Amino acid sequence: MSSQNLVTVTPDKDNDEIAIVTMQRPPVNSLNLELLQALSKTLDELSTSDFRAMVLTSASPTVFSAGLDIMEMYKPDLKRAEQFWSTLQDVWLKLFESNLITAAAINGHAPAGGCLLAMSCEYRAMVSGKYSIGLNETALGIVAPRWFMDCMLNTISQREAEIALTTGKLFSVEEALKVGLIDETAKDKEDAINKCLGFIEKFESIPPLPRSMTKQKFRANGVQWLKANKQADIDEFVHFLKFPQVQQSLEMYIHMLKSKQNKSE
Ligand SMILES: CC/C=C\C/C=C\C/C=C\C/C=C/C(=O)SCCNC(=O)CCNC(=O)[C@H](O)C(C)(C)COP(=O)(O)OP(=O)(O)OC[C@H]1O[C@@H](n2cnc3c(N)ncnc32)[C@H](O)[C@@H]1OP(=O)(O)O
Repeated sequence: MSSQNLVTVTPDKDNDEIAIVTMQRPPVNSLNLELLQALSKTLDELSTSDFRAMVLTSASPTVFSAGLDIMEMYKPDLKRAEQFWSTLQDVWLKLFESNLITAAAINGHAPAGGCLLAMSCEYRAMVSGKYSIGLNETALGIVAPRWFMDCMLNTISQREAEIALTTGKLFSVEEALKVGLIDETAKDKEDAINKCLGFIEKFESIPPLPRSMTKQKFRANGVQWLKANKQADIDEFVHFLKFPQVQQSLEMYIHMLKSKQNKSE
């Protein structure tokens, strides 16, 4: 699949100022370089379009996004790893600071980088079911970067965030609702999108510029840190990937994912 098809943008059927942005990298929308590049390009295009709002969702029936593609971190080509991390930073900055009203219709699992994308939006409706969402990096033997943490702190309390991150917690849908990691539950993807549209409607009579400037001021802290430390953050990521213990943890995690599959056959 060409990178162009990894993300689709379609106007909402009832309101052509709202973009439905769909990630479609089977099987689980894991965020590899190409999907991140497609998201980055999409966010650029949306920022100069007539769309005033977007709903981020996924084409998978059970997974919003499985987070970063682990294969980008396991025994990586270091030049590509730099580009990968830099593109992830860009996607986060563009989504978190977007002038558009942003909402996530979370139609399935959203671990780690998947949770980051959802948290970067202003509103989250998640489909009920046996899905999970959270920053589970420590469970993989890796550390969520500071700006992942800042993003979570923009969403839930510091105490909940610290416990969740140190324990690598993946929240059930009910738990996520209780701590405020999601705003609403939904019965299916269509319902989740409708709930996001309901949130977007609240801004019908609010002028866009003061709205987006207010949002950006609320979000300035985490953003300023990353903008000031972009290269250092890339260097730290690449350095981290060189640790044998990190590679070993990733290898074990990949084996675990594969054996999980064998067990259910
Ligand atoms: C400056 C910073 C300095 C230092 C920090 C350094 C490092 C920190 C870096 C980054 C932070 C990391 C962020 C992340 O996002 S890491 C990824 C975390 N993701 C996960 O833990 C999710 C793993 N996946 C799952 O749990 C399940 O797949 C899921 C519940 C999403 C769906 O389950 P389902 O049963 O529907 O599918 P599976 O059979 O499990 O998977 C199908 C297929 O896809 C492969 N797969 C799954 N997830 C990933 C992934 N994240 N990356 C790559 N591949 C993935 C899985 O192995 C199966 O493959 P195959 O066997 O070939 O079919």
